[in-house]
Amino acid sequence: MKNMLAALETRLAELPVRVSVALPSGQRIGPAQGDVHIALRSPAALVALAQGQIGSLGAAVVEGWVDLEGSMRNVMAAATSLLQTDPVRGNASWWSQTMARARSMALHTLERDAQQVQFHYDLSDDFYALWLDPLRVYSCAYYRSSEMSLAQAQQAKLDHICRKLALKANERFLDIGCGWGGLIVWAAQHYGVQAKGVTLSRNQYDYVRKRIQALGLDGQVQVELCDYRQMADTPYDKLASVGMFEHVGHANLAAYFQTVRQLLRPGGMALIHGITAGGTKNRQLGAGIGEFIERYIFPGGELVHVSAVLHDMADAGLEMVDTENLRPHYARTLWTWSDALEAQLPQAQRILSAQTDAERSGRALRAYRLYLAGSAMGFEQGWMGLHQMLVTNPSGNLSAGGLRGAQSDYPFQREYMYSKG
Ligand SMILES: C[S@@+](CC[C@H](N)C(=O)[O-])C[C@H]1O[C@@H](n2cnc3c(N)ncnc32)[C@H](O)[C@@H]1O
Repeated sequence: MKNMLAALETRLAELPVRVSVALPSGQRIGPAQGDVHIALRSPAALVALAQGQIGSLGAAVVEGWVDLEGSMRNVMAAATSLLQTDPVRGNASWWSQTMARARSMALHTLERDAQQVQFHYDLSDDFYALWLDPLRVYSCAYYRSSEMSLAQAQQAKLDHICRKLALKANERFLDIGCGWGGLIVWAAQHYGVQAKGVTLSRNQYDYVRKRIQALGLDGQVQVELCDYRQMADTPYDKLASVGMFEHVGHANLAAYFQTVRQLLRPGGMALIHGITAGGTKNRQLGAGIGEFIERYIFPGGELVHVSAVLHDMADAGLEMVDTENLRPHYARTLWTWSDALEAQLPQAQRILSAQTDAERSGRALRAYRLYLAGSAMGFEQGWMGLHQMLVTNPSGNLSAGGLRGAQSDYPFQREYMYSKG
C-alpha cells in the first residue's frame, strides 16, 4: 500500500495539470489546491487511479464512489497522462478474437439491438436538444472553415454528404439510422429528393414525423421505425448511413453491407460514415474505457478498424471510390457538445430528474459528462477515427449494347464534391 501511494504521488507530480487527491482514509496527497480534485471513497477506486484504469475510475465517478471537481479539459489532460497502457492495443490471440466474434453475434439480435438503441437514444429528447445543434445532428460535424459554429459545421456536413452523393431532384434517397431527421429533411429541402429515413428509436421516430408535418414535407419525406435488417424496399438511387455501423457489430458487418447493396440500385452510390477503431485488434478501448461505454452509454457498441470495414464492404460487392478521415472534426464537435453540456448542468439535471429518480438521473448526467469529454479526448489522441466512405454498387449487367462492365454514377474526378452541381 505504501509503495502504491508513493508511486501515485510521483505520478501526480508529473501530470500536466495539478491534481489533488483525498484518499478513503481522509489523508491527502498532491498539491493543496489542484486544477482537478479527486475525492476517493473506496479502496477499489484508489487502485484504479494508481493503475491508470481511467475507465474504471470513470465508472466509480458515475456510481458516486469518487467525487471529481475541475474543468473537463483539465480532467481529461490528467486522465491521458495517468494511463499506463495504450488503450488501442488489442489482444490478437485466436481465442480472444473468436470469443469477441461470438459475443458480437449474441449482442446483435433484433430484440437486443432495439433495447440497446432505445437505452441510449430514448433517454430524453430535451436532454439531447440542450447540447446538440438546432437540427439535432448526432454525428461528427464538418468544419469546412475553421471559424464555423457547430450549427454551421453540421449544416456543412449534411451538405458535404449530399454533394458526395451527387443528389439530384426526384432521386429516391434512403438514410439508414436517420436520428432526428437532419439529413433527410436537408436533402429534400436543398436537393429535391424523395427521402426516407429509418431509426430504431421511438423518440426520434415521433420527433421526425412531427417535423415532417410541420415543414409540409409529407409527400416528400418519410420516416419508419424499423431495424435495417427488416427493410424490403425497392432499391434506392442513393443511400446514406451516418453514425450507424458502430451499432451493427463486427459479426454483422458483412450482412449490413449486403443489405446496403440490396437497397441500392445498380450504379447507385452510398455514403457510409462512422467511428472506426484506432487499432486493428481492439473492439473496445482498454483501461476500462470500453466497459464504461458499454455499461453507461452504448450497450452493444463495437469499434471496427477501417480496414475491416472496407474488407466487409468489398465482400458485399460494394466498390469503395472515396474515403475521408474526419477525426479532428469529431474532436472539435465533441468538445463543443461537452462545453454546451458543462454550461447547462443545472438544466440538464432538471430535465433528467423529470424522467427518473434523483439517483439514476445523477448517474446519467455524470456518465454523459465523462463520455462527451472522454470521447473528445479519444479522437484527439487517435484512439478512434471517423471515416466517410463513398461506395458504389457497380452495375455489371448485360445492356442492349452488350457487356457494360462495372459502371456507376461516380464522376471521373472528385472536384464535384466541392461545388454545388
Ligand atoms: C449516432 S445516431 C446517428 C443519427 C443520424 N444519422 C445523425 O447523424 O444525426 C445512430 C442512429 O442509428 C439508428 N440505429 C441503430 N441501430 C439501428 C438498426 N439496427 N436499425 C435501424 N436504425 C438503427 C439509431 O436509432 C440512431 O438513429
